[in-house]
Amino acid sequence: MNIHSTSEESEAYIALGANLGDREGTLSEALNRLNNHDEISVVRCSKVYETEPVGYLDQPQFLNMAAALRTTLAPETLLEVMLGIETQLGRIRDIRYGPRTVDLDLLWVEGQTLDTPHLTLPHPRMFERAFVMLPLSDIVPQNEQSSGLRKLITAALQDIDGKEGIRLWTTSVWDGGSGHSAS
Ligand SMILES: Nc1ncnc2c1ncn2[C@@H]1O[C@H](COP(=O)(O)OP(=O)(O)OP(=O)(O)O)[C@@H](O)[C@H]1O
Ligand SMILES: Nc1nc2c(c(=O)[nH]1)N=C(CO)CN2
Repeated sequence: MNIHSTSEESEAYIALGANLGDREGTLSEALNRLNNHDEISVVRCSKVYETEPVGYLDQPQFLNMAAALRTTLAPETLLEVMLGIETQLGRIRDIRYGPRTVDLDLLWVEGQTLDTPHLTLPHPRMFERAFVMLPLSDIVPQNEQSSGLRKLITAALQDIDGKEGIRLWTTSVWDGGSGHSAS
């Protein structure tokens, strides 16, 4: 059996951010590259928000969004694919929490908790970040009860700081990989 994939498909949620260069174009290209992978389908995308930088303040505003994937890849392999796409799209790692052409974080994988040197699931800082929770709330079904994720998002959004630094930018940056603009 291939250790990098499983026969079972699972749902995974990711966060995307960009604050350098053509932010919309880079987010869209990241989604194309994920969806073009044989073992990944992008099944839902959130709206796109422009957000004030958090953590390291002296940097441009971000565009942030979230996406739901279906994948047969193991979580560690999915993260490797995501980190590869960050590199292909020109991400340079220098300042922690600093500016980046694109950032892809693996937030949540159905039925998985992990704490290894390379991957922690759920993502350890997701519930304290309004720029993650608001987009994620767009795509986690309201009736999702099996994992408790919807309840965790609702609770986080009640307590979280920084919601005022978030504005709707556009409803969609991705055309589903068809190469045509969504109508
Ligand atoms: N759930 C996860 N999603 C993404 N990266 C993770 C996760 N858990 C651990 N990591 C590790 O974190 C490392 C650093 O990631 P990255 O440079 O994107 O951090 P950051 O975006 O600056 O900060 P943050 O992780 O707080 O968003 C990655 O190389 C990866 O191995
Ligand atoms: N608004 C916003 N701020 C950030 C972001 C981000 O995606 N959006 N990412 C960071 C590093 O993970 C640090 N700060």
